[in-house]
Amino acid sequence: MYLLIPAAGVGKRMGSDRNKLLLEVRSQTILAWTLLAAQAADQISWIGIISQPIDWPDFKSILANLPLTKPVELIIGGSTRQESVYNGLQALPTAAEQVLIHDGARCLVTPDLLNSCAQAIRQCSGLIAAVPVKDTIKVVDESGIIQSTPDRSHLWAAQTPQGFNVELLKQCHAEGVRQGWEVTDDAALFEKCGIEVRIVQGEETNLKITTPQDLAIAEFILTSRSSSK
Ligand SMILES: Nc1ccn([C@@H]2O[C@H](COP(=O)(O)OP(=O)(O)OP(=O)(O)O)[C@@H](O)[C@H]2O)c(=O)n1
Ligand SMILES: C[C@](O)(CO)[C@H](O)COP(=O)(O)O
Repeated sequence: MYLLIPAAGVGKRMGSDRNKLLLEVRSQTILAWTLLAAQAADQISWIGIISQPIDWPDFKSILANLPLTKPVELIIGGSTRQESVYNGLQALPTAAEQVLIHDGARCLVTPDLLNSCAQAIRQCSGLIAAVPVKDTIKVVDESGIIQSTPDRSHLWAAQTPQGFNVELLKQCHAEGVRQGWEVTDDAALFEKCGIEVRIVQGEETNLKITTPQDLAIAEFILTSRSSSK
C-alpha cells in the first residue's frame, strides 16, 4: 500500500519557530515516530513525505538515522494541507490504485491501525479512522449563544489514516480546485462530491500533535507503551 504523509506544515498552534514535526518526544522527532509506525506496518510498501524543501536537510538526516527498509520519497508540499495532498497525489507512482494518507503530526498511530486501514481500503472507495465523540457538543453563534446540541450518537472525531481510491481522490481534489472548496481533510472532498466514505474504528491515543499540551500527552503515552513492553 502507498502511504502519503503530509508533513509540510509550520505548526502555528504549537507556537514553534520551525516545523513542529522536528520537535522531539522521548528523544525522537515527531516525524521519526510516524515513520517508525509506517515501517512496522507490514501492509505499507512505499512512503511519500510531503514537505517543504527548507525542511529537507533535517528530514534527510532523520531518514538517514532510522532503520527504514521501504522506499521513501520527498514530495514538495503546498501552502495548505489540501494543496500538499494534491501535490502528493500527482507524485504517486502510476501503479498506485489505492492510497493511505496519514498526517505526520499523528505520531502515535499504531502499525495495527495503518494495517487495518490498508486492508479495508481494498474493499471500498474511501475510509477514515475516527473515534466516537465523548463530549456533549454545542453549536454556538458569533455572539457566544448556543444554537443547538447535536445528537452525540452521530458525531465522530476524524483522524488519519484516511484511505482512498487514487483516481477518485484525484478527481475530487480537482473538483475542489475548480469550486474553490477549502477543507481540512480529504474525506470532506469525497463528501462534497457525494461519494461514500466509511468509518474505521480509530484509536483514542492517535492524537494529532497540535499544541504544546499534546507533546506532554504524547510523552506520557510513549512512556507507558515502552514500560508495558
Ligand atoms: N501546508 C501544509 C499544512 C499542513 N500539513 C500537514 O498536515 C498535517 C496536519 O496539519 P496541522 O496539524 O494543522 O499542522 P500545521 O499546519 O503544521 O499546524 P498549524 O495548523 O497549527 O499551523 C501535519 O502533519 C502538517 O505537517 C501539510 O502537509 N501542508
Ligand atoms: C486530517 C485531520 O488530521 C483529521 O483530524 C485534521 O483535519 C487536520 O487538520 P486540522 O486543521 O488540525 O483539523
